[in-house]
Amino acid sequence: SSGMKTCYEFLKKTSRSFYAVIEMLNPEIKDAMCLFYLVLRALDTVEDDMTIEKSLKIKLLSQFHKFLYAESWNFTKSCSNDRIVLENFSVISKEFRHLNKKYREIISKICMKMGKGMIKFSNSSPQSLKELDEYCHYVAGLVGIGCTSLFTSSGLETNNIKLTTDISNSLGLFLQKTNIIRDYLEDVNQNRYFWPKQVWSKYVENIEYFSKPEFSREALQCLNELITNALAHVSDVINYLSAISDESVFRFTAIPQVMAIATLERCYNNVLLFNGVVKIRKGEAICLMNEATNITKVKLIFMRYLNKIRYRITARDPSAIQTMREVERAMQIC
Ligand SMILES: CC(C)(C)CN1C(=O)[C@@H](CC(=O)N[C@@H](CC(=O)O)C(=O)O)O[C@H](c2cccc3ccccc23)c2cc(Cl)ccc21
Repeated sequence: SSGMKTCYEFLKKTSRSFYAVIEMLNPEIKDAMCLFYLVLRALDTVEDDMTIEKSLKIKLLSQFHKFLYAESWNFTKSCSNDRIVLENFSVISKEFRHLNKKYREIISKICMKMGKGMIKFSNSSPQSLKELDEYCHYVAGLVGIGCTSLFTSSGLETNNIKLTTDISNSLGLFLQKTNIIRDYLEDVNQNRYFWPKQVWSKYVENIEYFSKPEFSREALQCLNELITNALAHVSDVINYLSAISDESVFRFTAIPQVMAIATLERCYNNVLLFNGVVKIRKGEAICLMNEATNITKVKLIFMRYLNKIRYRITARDPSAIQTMREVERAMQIC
C-alpha cells in the first residue's frame, strides 16, 4: 500500500543500516517489523527529547500504546532529529491498525511496558549494574522479547521453546550496553549519564573527569569493567542464534549482534572513546553484514573479536581476571 511505502521511507530516513537489514526479512513479518521499529523509534524520540516538559512527557509515555489506535494522533512539538516519525505518526498507526491482530497485540503490549519503564527512569539514570540491567530491559530487552514473539507467532520459528524470554532479553541488553559504552562522550555532552554511578564512583569523583588526560588510567579501568559486564550476555546471544531456523530471521537478528561484538572489541581499553566516537569502519560493517549468514560463521566472528580482546587484557587492570573469565566462557560456547 502507499501508506506502507511511506513507512519504509521513514525507516530509510531514521536508520539506513536497519532499513537494509529489514529488507532481508521474510515478507510474512517484514511489515510488522518495520512498523514495530518505527513505533519504538517514536517512543524513544519522546523519551530522548529534553525539550518536552516533564509532566507532558510522562503523559505521552504512559498513553503511547493507546496512540496506536488514535486515528489522527501526531506529535508536532518535538525538535529531535527523528521527529518525522512523531509528526507523521498517524500514517504509521494507520498501517499498524491494518496488521494482523496477533502482531498488533505483541507490539502494543511491548509499547505499554516500555512506556512504563521509561517513566520509572525519567527522573534518574541507572545508579547500579542491577539498575542498568533493569533500564536496558525496558528500552531494549523488551524489544528482544517482542521480536521473538513476532518470529514465533508468524510461524517462521514454530513454537521454538529455546527462544526464552530471558535469552531474548539478553540480546537487547547486549546491544544497549554496547551503545551505552560506545556513546560515553555523546551522552555526557548532552548531560545524559547511563554509566552507573556505583561503577564510575570507584574510579573518580565526577564522571566528566574521564575525558581529562590525568584520569585516563581510571577511565580505562571503568570502561573495561563495563565491557566485562556486557560480555556476560554473549553466551545467551550465541544460544539464541543457534536456535533460529529461518535464514532471513537469522541474518536480521545476527547482524546487529556481530556489529556489537566488533564495537565492544574496538572500545576495549581504548582511550579514544573519551574524546571522540569509536565506531567500526563502514567497510568492516559491510563485511560483517555479508559474513553473518549462518551460526558457524557467526561463532567464528565472535571468536575472532573475543580473541582480540583476550590478547589486550593487561594484568594490572582490576577487571583482568573477570574479563578473562567472561571471554573464556564466551569462547567455549562458540
Ligand atoms: C534499543 C535497541 C538496541 C533494541 C535498538 N535496536 C537496534 O539497535 C537494532 C539495530 C539498529 O537499529 N542499529 C542502529 C545502529 C546504532 O544504533 O548504532 C542503526 O541505526 O542501524 O537492532 C535491534 C534488533 C534487531 C534484530 C533482532 C533483535 C533482537 C533482540 C533485540 C534487538 C534486535 C532492534 C530491533 C527493533 Cl524492532 C528496534 C530497535 C532495535
